[in-house]
Amino acid sequence: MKPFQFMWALIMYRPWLYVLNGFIWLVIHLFPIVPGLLTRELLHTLTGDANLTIGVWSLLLLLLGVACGRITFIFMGALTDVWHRFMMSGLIRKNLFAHVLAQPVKLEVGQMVIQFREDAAQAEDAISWTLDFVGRFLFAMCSLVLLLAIDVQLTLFVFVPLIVVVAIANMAMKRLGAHREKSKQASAAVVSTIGEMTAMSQAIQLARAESRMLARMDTLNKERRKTMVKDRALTQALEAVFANTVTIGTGLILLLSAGAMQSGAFKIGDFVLFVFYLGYVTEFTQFFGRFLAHYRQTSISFKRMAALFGEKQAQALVRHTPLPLKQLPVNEEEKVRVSSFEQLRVSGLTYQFPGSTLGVQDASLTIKKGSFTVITGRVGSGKTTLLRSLLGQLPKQAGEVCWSGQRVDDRAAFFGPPYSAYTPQVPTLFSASIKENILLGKSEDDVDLSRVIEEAVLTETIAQMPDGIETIIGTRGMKLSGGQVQRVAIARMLACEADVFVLDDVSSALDVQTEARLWENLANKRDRTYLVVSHRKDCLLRADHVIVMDEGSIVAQGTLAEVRQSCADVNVWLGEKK
Ligand SMILES: Nc1ncnc2c1ncn2[C@@H]1O[C@H](COP(=O)(O)OP(=O)(O)OP(=O)(O)O)[C@@H](O)[C@H]1O
Repeated sequence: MKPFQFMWALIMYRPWLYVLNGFIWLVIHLFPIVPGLLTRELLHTLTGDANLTIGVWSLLLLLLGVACGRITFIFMGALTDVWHRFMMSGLIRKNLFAHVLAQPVKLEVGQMVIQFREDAAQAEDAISWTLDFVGRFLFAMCSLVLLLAIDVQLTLFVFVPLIVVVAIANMAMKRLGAHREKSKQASAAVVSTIGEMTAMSQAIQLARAESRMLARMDTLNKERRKTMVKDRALTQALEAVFANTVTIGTGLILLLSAGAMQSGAFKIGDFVLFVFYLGYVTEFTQFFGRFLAHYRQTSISFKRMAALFGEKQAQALVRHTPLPLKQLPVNEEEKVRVSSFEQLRVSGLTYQFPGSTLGVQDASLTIKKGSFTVITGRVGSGKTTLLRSLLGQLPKQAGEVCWSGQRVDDRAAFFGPPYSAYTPQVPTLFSASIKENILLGKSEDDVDLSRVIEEAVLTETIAQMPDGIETIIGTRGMKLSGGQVQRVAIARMLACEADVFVLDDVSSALDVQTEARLWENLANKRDRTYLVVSHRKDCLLRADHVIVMDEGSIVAQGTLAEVRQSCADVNVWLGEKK
């Protein structure tokens, strides 16, 4: 897609707002024509050359009225412009974010922040500037017609700077775009590295790699400085050229008009009108140069954002999706239940990672209400992929998922509370307190905190912490051990009301006693349904349905007694000889 196609799609998102905003700004930009003509008439009245006979005071009052009118329009224009701009960048940011959530993209955090913030703002500016461009262009044309009527020779001098500015801008624009891109990439590299260094500070300390990391930051910063200086220097040089071309043009016109006034062919009122309009017309030449340069930068921004979606899906960046600004769509907890949970059935589920034969093939299984199902298998056998594909975190190439007999079409939207709650293999915690991480925005009154803490075997751990449950756990839980992170994540999952609890290898960092207590606590709640990935003995012993995976396929399933007949590995995990 070309940049103007993206812009057109954005404009068509709220076409009436664009038209309203356009009308208001057109009036604002055309308004100065009136005070120019009134001032001319005022001076003509004072020198006795007046065309109108309404008098000085009436003209002054009219000038005041026009000024008040323009202020009112500018106020309305500011409101519609802010609203319209926010709609445009809001839609882009929302679509970007939805895409990232639906299909995790490999993008550095720094780059992501820049795309969400700067590229979307660039697109918003580009659309708003089209209105300024039209308004300023029409003003320039109207005033040029009026100026030509006064003095053709003088007026032509207005065009000279315009042509020079456009020519210079066109030549410099290509280089400016390349430098802007490089400086943005260098900034993203610095932001990403700061983020990673903060998140991995312990690892850096343990590897005694502080000085090497600082040296790396130094190199990145130097690169950033170099690219930034080039970018800024070129931008400033371009702006200096614009400003000076205009100033020289203005000087020439003033010199010429002074000569014409001396010869008596030019009245003082005409001179004032000429100078008054000239400021606006020359401002348009500057704006035109900036507008072209900005359009080039906007093309880069659109290209970069569209690359996230891939060439064929680029349209999704500007897809007209709802932007619920006043009310959040539907709260997870307020979802209307499809039906009461009886069973979760998966048939023929297949997903292969792009460009690889790895993944899950033709997986079929049934999770019955109140069951404790364990998916087990060797490392890399496809357990996590099966769970993620089932929950809609990965797409599927074949198969279907049915919830109590009803097919689930949008798995990503469906799976979550109140249907399922999930603890991933590598849980992510926020840089907040333990309590905030468990509640995740829920009210304390709605969650039985002491129960979930006890079930997740966290009671003693929290009691030993300096501020108990209010202890801040550092960037992404940095101050917690691996086992503590896993249990806080389990507590967070248990704080949700859900039909099925899904746990992916959550006990890998737990000691034997803690793990035994955890599975006992969970299995004791027999009214709940669990789908668990594990090859730990304590977990397998509690399973009433075991699914064994190997090389992406389910190779056996049944009770523990049944699968251990056909799978020697299960006996090994149970601590018995093959
Ligand atoms: N993003 C990916 N791209 C390509 N291959 C992948 C990707 N993620 C996982 N795989 C491969 O797919 C296979 C299944 O991975 P998966 O994580 O599902 O295994 P697992 O049984 O959960 O392993 P573990 O017990 O170590 O968690 C592995 O061979 C893995 O290397």
